[in-house]
Amino acid sequence: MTILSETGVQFTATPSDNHDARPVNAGLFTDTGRDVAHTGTENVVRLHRVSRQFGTTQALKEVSLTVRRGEILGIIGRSGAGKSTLIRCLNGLEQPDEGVIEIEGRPITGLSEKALQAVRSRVGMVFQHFNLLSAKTVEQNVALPLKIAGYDKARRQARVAELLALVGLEDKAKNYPAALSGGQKQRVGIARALAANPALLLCDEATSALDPETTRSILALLQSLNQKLGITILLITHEMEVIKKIAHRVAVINVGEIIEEGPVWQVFAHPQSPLTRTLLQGLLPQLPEALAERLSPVRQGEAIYSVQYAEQGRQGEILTQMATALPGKFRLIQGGVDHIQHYAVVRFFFSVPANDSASEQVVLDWLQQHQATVELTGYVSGND
Ligand SMILES: Nc1ncnc2c1ncn2[C@@H]1O[C@H](COP(=O)(O)OP(=O)(O)OP(=O)(O)O)[C@@H](O)[C@H]1O
Repeated sequence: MTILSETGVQFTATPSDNHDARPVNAGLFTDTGRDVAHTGTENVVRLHRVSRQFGTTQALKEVSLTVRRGEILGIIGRSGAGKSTLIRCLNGLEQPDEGVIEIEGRPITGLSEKALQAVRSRVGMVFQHFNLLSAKTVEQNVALPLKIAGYDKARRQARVAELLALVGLEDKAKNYPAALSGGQKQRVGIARALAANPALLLCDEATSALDPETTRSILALLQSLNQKLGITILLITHEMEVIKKIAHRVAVINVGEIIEEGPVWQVFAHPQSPLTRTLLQGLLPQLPEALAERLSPVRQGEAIYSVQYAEQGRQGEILTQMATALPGKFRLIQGGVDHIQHYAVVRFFFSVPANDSASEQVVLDWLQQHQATVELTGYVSGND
């Protein structure tokens, strides 16, 4: 719903299912803002208009995506969005009906099983439930891909020792998976995925079975592997928190389609789609529930606005500046600053008396000059 305010400025109201919502300054920023280990422009993965249908269900619909060498791309979507189908297409377990998939520039569709095997060896998989062989020790699990790749025993042993040191499990080499914690099992899973020096680490809900603290340590490990080894990571998740912590870019998938894509800070600061806004809900300041329930589109009492703002390399001082520049002209309701990549991402709600259009205009002009995304959320009657 678009509302033309009495001040003559056009704002977009923000009911969560508003498909027309477009922030004022979306798309101003184009850099990723988080250091990418190897900033090459070469694509490790390229999907071009990939579609896959099961009966009447379109699991993937013309999905086009690239993952550049050295970056961490997060793909987020709800259950049933098509994430698993995408992974199965990427590791050759599923053939798309249409479209092209390339790993390191080589198309992987229509390959023989042997040729596919060679491509698969370039992709290391990290699974939600670790998928370790329970009858084999940690070192035997990690050595498995090396055996398949034809490493002799001495090279296998040296590489396994190197990998276990990399994931901090040197002392667990002789243990069986049953004797490990969830986080340790996932470290083994990561070491195994890295064993044959893949070009891509494909992480399928890699932290979804872990508690928050272990999740943080596994994400920190993935981030350090990306920075130290330059390994490219494609991360599939349903949690924005995971994306926020380590991804450089994010793509949002919904009912088989990529509906939004961009650097993580930008998607946090200027989410375009209602689904992205919903996925972000737990991570961004929201209007207090009691106030949100009383919102009306009818101009009355207090006008409530939401503001989104991002600035590179700053601490998010906009609120202090606004309070100094416009004393007494607005009332702050709720807000917060997040530091994502190299950006301060600020979101806050303020109100102005609806019968004071002049003051309202002054505040809106100031925000527009500062390139903030401002949306009229609605009105609440003044007697509450
Ligand atoms: N083999 C299949 N046969 C029929 N339908 C399928 C098949 N595989 C997937 N689907 C359907 O395709 C859609 C996408 O499924 P997919 O498993 O890729 O989603 P997802 O995002 O991985 O979900 P989740 O997070 O719950 O695992 C769903 O509607 C699903 O029911």
